[in-house]
Amino acid sequence: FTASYALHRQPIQQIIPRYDNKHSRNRGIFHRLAQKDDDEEATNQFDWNVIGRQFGLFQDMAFPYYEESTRGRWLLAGLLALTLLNSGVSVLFSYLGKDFWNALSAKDIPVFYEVLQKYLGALIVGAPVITLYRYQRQRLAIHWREWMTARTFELYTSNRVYYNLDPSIIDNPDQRITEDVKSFTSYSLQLVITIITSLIDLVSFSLILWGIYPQLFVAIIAYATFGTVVTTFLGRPLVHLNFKQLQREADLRYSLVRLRDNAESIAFYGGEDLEGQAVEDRLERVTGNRRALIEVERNLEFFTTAYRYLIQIVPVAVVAPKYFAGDIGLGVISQSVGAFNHILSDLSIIINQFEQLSTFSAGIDRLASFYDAMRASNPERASTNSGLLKVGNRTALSVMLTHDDRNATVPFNYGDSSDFMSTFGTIALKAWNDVQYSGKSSTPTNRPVLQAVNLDLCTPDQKRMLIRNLTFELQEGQNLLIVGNSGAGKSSLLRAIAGLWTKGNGSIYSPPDDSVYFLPQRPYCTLGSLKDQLLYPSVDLNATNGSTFENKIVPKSHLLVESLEDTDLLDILEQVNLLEVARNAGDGDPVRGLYAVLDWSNRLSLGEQQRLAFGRVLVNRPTLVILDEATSALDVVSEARMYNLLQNLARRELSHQSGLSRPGLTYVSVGHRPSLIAFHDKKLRVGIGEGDSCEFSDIAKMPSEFPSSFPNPNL
Ligand SMILES: Nc1ncnc2c1ncn2[C@@H]1O[C@H](COP(=O)(O)OP(=O)(O)OP(=O)(O)O)[C@@H](O)[C@H]1O
Repeated sequence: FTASYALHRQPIQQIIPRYDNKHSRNRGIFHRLAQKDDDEEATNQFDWNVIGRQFGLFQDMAFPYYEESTRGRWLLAGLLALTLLNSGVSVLFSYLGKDFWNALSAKDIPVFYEVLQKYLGALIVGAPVITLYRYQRQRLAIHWREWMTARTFELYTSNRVYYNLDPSIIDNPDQRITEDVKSFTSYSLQLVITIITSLIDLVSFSLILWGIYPQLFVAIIAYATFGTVVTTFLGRPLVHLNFKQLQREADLRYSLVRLRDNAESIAFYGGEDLEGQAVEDRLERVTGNRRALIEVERNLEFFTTAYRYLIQIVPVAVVAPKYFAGDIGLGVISQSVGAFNHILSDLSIIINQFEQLSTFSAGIDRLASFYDAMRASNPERASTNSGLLKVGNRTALSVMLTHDDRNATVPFNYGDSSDFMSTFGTIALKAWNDVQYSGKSSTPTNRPVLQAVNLDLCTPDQKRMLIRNLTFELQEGQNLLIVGNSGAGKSSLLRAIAGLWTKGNGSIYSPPDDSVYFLPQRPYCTLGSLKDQLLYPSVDLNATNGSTFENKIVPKSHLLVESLEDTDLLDILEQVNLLEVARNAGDGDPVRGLYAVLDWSNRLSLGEQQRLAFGRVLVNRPTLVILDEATSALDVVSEARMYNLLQNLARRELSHQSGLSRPGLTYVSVGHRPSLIAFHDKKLRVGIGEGDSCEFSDIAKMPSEFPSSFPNPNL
């Protein structure tokens, strides 16, 4: 096992420059292990420090499960017990075999039948032990995989790590979460058990062999050492090749997934040939690497095959003189061959498992670099070295909430613990606390909702400053339109408000996370029913049927403010002019249509998806709605109708309020269309002058521009 790690030196050395940049302040073991698809040849230094670090890496990934999961510990204890029993059964059969062959060669009929009976008796006990041992190993592997995949996914989604991960550093995270975790758990177990069994076997069978003939014991040590050294030398390139194989297989799969996800766009462009070419290229890279792999495997097998065949002869050849001299019987020869085989396979873990070990090692690299990158992308974890261990308590944010909990402000600040960015600071994103939010005024109209203070914003790669020194305040009921040339940084400002982009300086104050709702230009359609689309990302825990979240932990920010009946949802669909869609999906019955599970992202037109997104606002009732060209696919009448819905929602909320128990609705839009001006009071123009200045101003309106009935949906 350790020796296999020694074979890692080449990819490790290759990747150091890649992670050794100013953004990566977390330079533990992991940073040396980011993968790189590189064709350079392996170097030949043997570095014990690397082996030590690699072992630490394995521990970091393997131990948290056994530390945190009681069931895992029990399963492991059961497995260890069965492993011991299993080894005992092997030793028992070795002695029975010896007696059997001795009785046969001596033609001792009574002893022969006696041994036969004992053999059958041992089989009745031994066979279930062997079977249960294998079963237990699988059970533990499954449970471990389940735990580790869930934990990895939790790390991947917490604090939007999935959004911040740099795809040029971490390729194919999906494969790492599924395949690499699966291989890690199942093979780790196999390896640990193999090592334990080997140690037990080694001791017990060495004693047997030493008792038979000490020279045989010496011969076996020499033979195994020779085999290990040659195999390690011949198989050295396998680690790197296996590493590349995993990566290239994942790349190939991903190119096909992209084809499926973008089927319509590609079909319109007629881009099949180009896509096919890309798939072929990736396939060629897969098969090319596979060819190199099988060549190394072939060379290795030239040796290992001969090595294995010789095992049949070597012990017999060493003991034969004693047999010919009549000092030992045939049974002893058979037992010594058995013991020799056992010991040799114990000493030859590297030879026997070389291919799997090299795949395993490559998988460890991929997983380790993944965890490292996830930690670096997560402000809460960037300064910790906790591997897979739990950080924070997820259940504290789960569904066991009181009404007060739902209304409480959740302050969060992306900037405090994250200092991996050095050239620019980090924008402080702050949720209003109760005093800030309601202290400025008792009247609803000048309570602050969104505020930027001395905000500088630059792109994540820090190559371009988009907005400089922006200060503005938006009060409740004031609606802001952000305008500017294409590429000026309008959407980027929204990303900063959402906390997706944090590079820059200054502060942004906004309502708590669960009170802000974003409408992107291309709404996301989740997998599920039309109702799921409408509720997304909220969950109606009071819904009695159709809830895909039953018995699941749900963050409190995803709870519906108030439960909605199917009729309420249909009413909302009608308001956004999508009732017909529900009716069609339900073959005339709109309620049935609500529960129809279809490929909604391909079924609905972009305009319908945008209207659906407005329906989501009506369902989720946020305080602040942020729209990024959210009506770009709508005709002006539909656009007016959608904005009218928002304004009516705000008015309804405000008119409800006595003492502001619930805030009204404020919205911020990004868009190029002049028709949007009519629905906003304030304007922020970005990208003026040098390109990073901004101007915040009122939109002058004629009173007649916004009568309460405007715009007339029947226009
Ligand atoms: N991940 C990224 N890393 C670096 N630069 C980026 C990234 N994403 C976008 N940019 C750049 O940031 C700039 C601002 O992009 P943004 O999407 O905010 O423009 P916009 O004003 O919304 O444009 P449009 O009106 O065309 O949508 C663009 O020059 C874009 O190329």
